[in-house]
Amino acid sequence: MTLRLSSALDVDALAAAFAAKRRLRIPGLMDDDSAEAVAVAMEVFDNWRISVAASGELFELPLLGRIAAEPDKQSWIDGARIDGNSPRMQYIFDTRRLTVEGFEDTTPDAVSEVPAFLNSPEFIAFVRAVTGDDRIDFADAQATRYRPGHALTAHTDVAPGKNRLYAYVLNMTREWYADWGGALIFFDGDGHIADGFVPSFNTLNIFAVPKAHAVGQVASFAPKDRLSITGWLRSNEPIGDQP
Ligand SMILES: O=C(O)CCC(=O)C(=O)O
Ligand SMILES: [Fe+2]
Repeated sequence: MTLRLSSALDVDALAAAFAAKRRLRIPGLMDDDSAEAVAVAMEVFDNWRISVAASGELFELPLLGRIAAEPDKQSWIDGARIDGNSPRMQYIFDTRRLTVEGFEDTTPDAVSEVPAFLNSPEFIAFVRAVTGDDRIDFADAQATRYRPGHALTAHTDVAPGKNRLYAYVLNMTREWYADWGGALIFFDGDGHIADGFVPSFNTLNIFAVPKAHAVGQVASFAPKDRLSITGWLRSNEPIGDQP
């Protein structure tokens, strides 16, 4: 199917709101049929890979369901711990890479249509209008699944040479409560929480890079997984230094 942007988005109002804070939640991004198709595809997908950078360990492993596809690697997963004393970015979450060279996505479902949607002339024009930034040329993407205990610690998304102008997160969990953790948290200069975006179905979070942010740990008691499509809106041209 062809995924579609909702026709109900008020681009001028969104652009004004984005300009005020350089970050924004955009509810109702896709039309209902598209959002439903992507959500179902994410719910039934069963070939996630767990991605870990924690306490100096760095690995990515295929899963079957929620356990290591290779049984002798399960101990790696069980032993993965984020070092709370380290100021470095660390993470544990599941990924389905959609646009990374070398990872061919072979599942022909609605999620595999997402990169074409995000790189359609319509979507690129939309994010250019919301940000007021015509340097946006393309979007990369991965699907992510944060299970209870998963987290991504503070970081700014700066990656030299990747020309990341804006980060985006399209949350696809149908219902989520702040109690369950997993919020996209923005920090101010003193390390206080300036904003926390609670995952919300078919809502696009977009913010300018660089900005200190994190995904709070999904609570041990969260009754479901936090599902999203995430990546960056990038330029083909160098964008200069990002502090
Ligand atoms: O999933 C999110 O809300 C944000 C993810 C993120 O910050 C990242 O992948 O760099
Ligand atoms: Fe990030």
